[in-house]
Amino acid sequence: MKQDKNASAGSKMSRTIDWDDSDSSILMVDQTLLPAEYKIIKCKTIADVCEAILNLRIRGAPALGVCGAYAVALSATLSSAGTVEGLLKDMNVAGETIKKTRPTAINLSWGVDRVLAIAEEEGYDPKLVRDIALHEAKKMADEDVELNKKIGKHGAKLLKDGDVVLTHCNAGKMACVDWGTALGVIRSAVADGKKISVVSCETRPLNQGSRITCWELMEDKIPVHLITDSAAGFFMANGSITKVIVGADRITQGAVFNKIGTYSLSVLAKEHNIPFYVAAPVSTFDAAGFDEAVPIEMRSEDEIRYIGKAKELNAPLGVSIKNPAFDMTPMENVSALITEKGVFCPPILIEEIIID
Ligand SMILES: CSC[C@@H](O)[C@@H](O)C(=O)COP(=O)(O)O
Repeated sequence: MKQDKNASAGSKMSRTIDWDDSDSSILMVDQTLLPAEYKIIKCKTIADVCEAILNLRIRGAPALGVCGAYAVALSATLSSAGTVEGLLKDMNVAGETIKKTRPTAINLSWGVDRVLAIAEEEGYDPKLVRDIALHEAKKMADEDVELNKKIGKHGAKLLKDGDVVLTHCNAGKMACVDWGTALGVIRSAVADGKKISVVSCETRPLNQGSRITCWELMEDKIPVHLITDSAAGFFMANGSITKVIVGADRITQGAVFNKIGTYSLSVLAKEHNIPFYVAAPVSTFDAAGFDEAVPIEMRSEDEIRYIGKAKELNAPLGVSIKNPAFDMTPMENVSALITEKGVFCPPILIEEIIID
């Protein structure tokens, strides 16, 4: 993985992830370095992409979807196969490798499968397969921005002037190609002229809330207060929070799967009669998924054992640690799902949202 040679110090990409036509590589913001450093890195191989996903340089369900799509296009450009069959085989192998990196966010396999499907359907010669794959991946990146704007527009109607919105993890532009899902709703409400302030949970153990959400909101001059994850109940109980909006990594008929801690927030919101909204594109929906079968990514113990880049000890070395990255919020705790197709209040048949 290399730093983008074209990126001068301080320059920013308009998108979190992009394709570089000059050398057929994937550019992305290295989110592990935020907020201390804004650095653009370049993935030139499938191993580079896997490393970036596994280490959360790129993260967030919609961004992972587009990353999966670009990775399949990258595998097509890297393959030396001279036949359609050989090329598709190489692309499928790369796709399977990419899908295994992060199992919970369904967008990752959705992005891989969508590019593979159109390349298999329409590519009758190797050049065409390569062109179609890249064209589809670029189209998905463009679509992601448009969808987020629509999610924002629908969701903004749920927010009123003066709302204080609690959010968890990062469901902003860094979790997408641009704009964001949960933060996209807030951005759209602010663009409509409403005064909104945000309470961001730190989101242990990797602190996507404090590092990325607070950074994004401060860049946009949207008022934000950072709290520890365990302070959420305190602020809900004293009336400081008027709404909760989070993103999602997978939505089944019965539940929303999102960053660990989301379930606890939904229970607290219910207890305090605070609306609990989930903002996500339809590509995050998994109509066939059974809640018990959804894989919950268990991440390294070291993410909890140590703190920061300096790896300061946070617990006794030998302690046993459990580190699930996601949890399951039952649909009855969700006040509304905000999608590009509109706002849906459970109970709803999610299949109807998908096919509508
Ligand atoms: C719009 S992103 C929604 C979710 O993907 C986000 O809230 C989240 O849980 C991301 O987890 P992460 O582990 O940082 O990829």
